[in-house]
Amino acid sequence: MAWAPSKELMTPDEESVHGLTSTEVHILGEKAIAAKALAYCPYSLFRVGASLLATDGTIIMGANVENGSYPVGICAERTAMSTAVIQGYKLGSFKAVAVATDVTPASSPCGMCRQFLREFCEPPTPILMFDRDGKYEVMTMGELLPNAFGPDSLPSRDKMEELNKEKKA
Ligand SMILES: O=c1ccn([C@H]2C[C@H](O)[C@@H](CO)O2)c(=O)[nH]1
Ligand SMILES: [Zn+2]
Repeated sequence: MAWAPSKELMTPDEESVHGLTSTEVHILGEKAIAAKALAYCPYSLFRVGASLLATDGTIIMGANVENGSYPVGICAERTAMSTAVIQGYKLGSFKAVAVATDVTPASSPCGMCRQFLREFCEPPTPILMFDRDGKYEVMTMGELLPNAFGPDSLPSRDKMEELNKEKKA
């Protein structure tokens, strides 16, 4: 079915969802849905599109890419985020993430993607999940991955050396 804006998408520009304007939500949805068409998923036939909104206004897209050796395939969220990272975007660069699938209710990012996204998205970052009709649900990164092992969870190398020395002593 063609994508149509849901009621939430038609709110005036000033209104916001998790700090996003309705225009940003609209663009994130359009791009995640468009990215579904780029999926390579001959095995599952489960198309997933992802879009990332960077703080500079750029949108980065991704789609799932499967493999004949099934576990080798990669999810849409990780192709999008990897593409963004090699363009120079980093932790703090992302205003929001969106994913789109052909199912209802909306599908949410798998566990591996939650961890992967958390490396570059702070806990308040909204993650929009679009269903087959273009309606969306939104949860934050922190809600999807509470008490995460994030990039700040690793002590510095110096600190680790010190801790290891103490332990051996
Ligand atoms: O968060 C998810 C979950 C699944 N998939 C892909 C992986 C595989 O190609 C297909 C079926 O699991 O959907 C994603 O892209 N993102
Ligand atoms: Zn995934």
